[in-house]
Amino acid sequence: MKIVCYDCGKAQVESAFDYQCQCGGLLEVVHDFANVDAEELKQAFRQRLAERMSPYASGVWRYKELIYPELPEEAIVTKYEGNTGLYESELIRQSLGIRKLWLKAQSENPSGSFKDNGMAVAVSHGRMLGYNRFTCTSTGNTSSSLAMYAAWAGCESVVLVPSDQISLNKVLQTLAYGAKVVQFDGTYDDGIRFYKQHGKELGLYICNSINPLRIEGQKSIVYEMAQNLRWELPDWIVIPGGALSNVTALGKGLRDLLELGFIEKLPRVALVQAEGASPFHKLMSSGEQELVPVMQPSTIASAMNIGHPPSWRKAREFLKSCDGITCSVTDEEIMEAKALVDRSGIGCEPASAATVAGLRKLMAERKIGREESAVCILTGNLLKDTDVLRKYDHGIVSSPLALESLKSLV
Ligand SMILES: Cc1ncc(COP(=O)(O)O)c(C=O)c1O
Ligand SMILES: N[C@@H](CCOP(=O)(O)O)C(=O)O
Repeated sequence: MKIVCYDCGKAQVESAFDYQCQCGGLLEVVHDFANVDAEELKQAFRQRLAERMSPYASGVWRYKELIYPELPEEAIVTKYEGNTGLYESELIRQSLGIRKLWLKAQSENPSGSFKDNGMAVAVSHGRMLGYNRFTCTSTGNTSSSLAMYAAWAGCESVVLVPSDQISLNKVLQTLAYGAKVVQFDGTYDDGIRFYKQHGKELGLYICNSINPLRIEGQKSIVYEMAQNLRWELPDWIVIPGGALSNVTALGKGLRDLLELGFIEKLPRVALVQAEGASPFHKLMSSGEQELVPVMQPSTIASAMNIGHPPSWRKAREFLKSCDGITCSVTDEEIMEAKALVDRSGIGCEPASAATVAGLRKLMAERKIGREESAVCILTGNLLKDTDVLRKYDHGIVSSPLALESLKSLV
């Protein structure tokens, strides 16, 4: 495994691990797969599906050779993350009118979001480098995932969270795992800017997606999806976009699969942002060269309250290579889609529902055809944001516990 600058290509010294190159560019892990026997690996991945108590039972570490081959087995930090459901909901499929649809429920991860795939790897890497104090800035899911893994590894965590527009459930979850939570006036973007400048001085290992090992771990989501589908991916993968870590990791994982011959072509990717926090969609639809940050991002999908996504260059390059598209959806469209996903029995938090809302919109615009197939990635659990659930008109009925009263109700 080598770590190189995504912008200037300069190789980094691993022992002097940092989160950006001297030139200011983001870093990227590069593997040499030249000596990998793809067929042998495929067989190993199949056999590991049956494992129970070994680290390879994890839906991340099952693919260790493609993620972090050098890590000694005893240094693996895992909560058997991944192994999440890939569901076919007839209710949602029919409502959208698409031929074939799956929903990949990363919401079923141990801390309830897709972050666990990357965090298991970042925390393992930090431990290897000798760190026992971990940090991030977060809209709540990264922090709760980090707090969980740090606690599990017997380490400490300190996290920065904006004081506004984030879900209380996520902050409480983070606290419950024992993290020190520091609230600040500002956005996730301010937190990232701060850590890029001062992170090293604090002596903490940073677990945001500016850390290239996070991206390596998150690649496993698409490996697992492809393996579940016997290495035949659908026409489209639909994904929500905030900091753009997920689409970056998806792109890296798909390119690995293509290079190794596990898949024959890249599926197309549709990235969906919330209208109030959509600088990347604006960039892609304007054809401009530079992203214009949104200073006050605002959406009900609080996980995506991000105005200056760190990984936008990586995301743009990948979307261009797979003929990808972007769109934005309103908060109303997100909530409507969320109600559908919740009623299907899968459930998700608002940011995840943006995928279903986006797919509906892209089909209406005929950018995705009814005869095509798609996977929507559901990134976070329904219980991650109970404040938004209060907005539903639940129609709870009060009744005396009496037979006649209940007969008239049921
Ligand atoms: C539940 C959820 N969905 C989607 C996103 C957006 O993903 P990304 O930041 O990787 O673009 C986030 C946070 O980033 C999230 O927590
Ligand atoms: N939704 C995220 C924000 C992006 O964080 P990062 O992990 O990609 O840096 C969160 O949960 O904090």
